[in-house]
Amino acid sequence: MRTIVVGTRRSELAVTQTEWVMDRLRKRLPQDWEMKQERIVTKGDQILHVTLSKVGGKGLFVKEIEQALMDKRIDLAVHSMKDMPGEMPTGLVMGAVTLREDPRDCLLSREGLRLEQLPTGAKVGTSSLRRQSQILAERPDLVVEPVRGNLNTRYRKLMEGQFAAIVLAYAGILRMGWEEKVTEILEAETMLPAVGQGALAVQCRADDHEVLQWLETIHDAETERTVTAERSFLHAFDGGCHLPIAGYAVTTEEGIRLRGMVAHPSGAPVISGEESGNDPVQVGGALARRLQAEGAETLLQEIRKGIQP
Ligand SMILES: NCc1[nH]cc(CCC(=O)O)c1CC(=O)O
Repeated sequence: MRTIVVGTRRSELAVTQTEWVMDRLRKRLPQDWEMKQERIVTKGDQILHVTLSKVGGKGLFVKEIEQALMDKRIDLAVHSMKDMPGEMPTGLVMGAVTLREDPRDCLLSREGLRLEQLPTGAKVGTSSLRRQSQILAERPDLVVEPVRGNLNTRYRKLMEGQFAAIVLAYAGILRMGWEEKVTEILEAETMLPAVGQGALAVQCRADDHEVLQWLETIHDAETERTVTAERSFLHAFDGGCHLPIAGYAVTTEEGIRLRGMVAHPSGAPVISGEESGNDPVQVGGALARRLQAEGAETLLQEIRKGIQP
């Protein structure tokens, strides 16, 4: 007999993602085991009024859940891959990476206008420098303003009229069942996705062999390979997670093809490129070095100075 405690943040998206994983795991639940959910309020969830990049980035959401795993208050945690820091505390591992959901971003606009149709000066809400720089690269005449809070909060702010449009991950929209709220799906050519976007990481203790074996049943090796290439690219840049960096890899007959981008938040310059190969870590590292040689590191240093609190 074993009770598996699955920790989750309490936002609707976090709970939905956790339940999606639990449903899949339940099909392979060992005899005599049961699962229950434990909702955890993280610091990141409580800080709603400051831009995330100013309060220490995405690590905030993950840290307290990791502590609960290490303290054995919970046995499993489901995270958006995109929110996972590059390094994991000793004693914890990613036991599974789930099949990637649609990695693209999408636009929700109040008047049902597409990005190209928004009037000059229209306010677009996003706190992501990656989204900001790509919106402004496409439409330098728009105004980007930060919007914090979970998906429900952001959608409410859009409908209240604080913004003409907001940009969100389509994966989150699909998981919430919000497809009909979407005005436009933004193709990767105009809005290169965030590293890991659309994939989920299931975290557990490294020595919990029973759980590790069970998690293998929901692991998707191809998603892991492409996401590893993206993460190797991102983590070659110091403190990459809240910088305007994008990376998206797909599998082709020749192996992994990774596209990456580093851009100024104003929309220019944009430094981007592609790299292919079989070893995901090498592909990510090689693309990072190439963009660094083209000036990406200098650009990021300027941006880091600008976003220090
Ligand atoms: N930064 C918060 C966050 N983390 C993961 C998702 C969406 C789901 C995913 O990318 O897998 C979102 C919301 C968003 O960016 O719109």
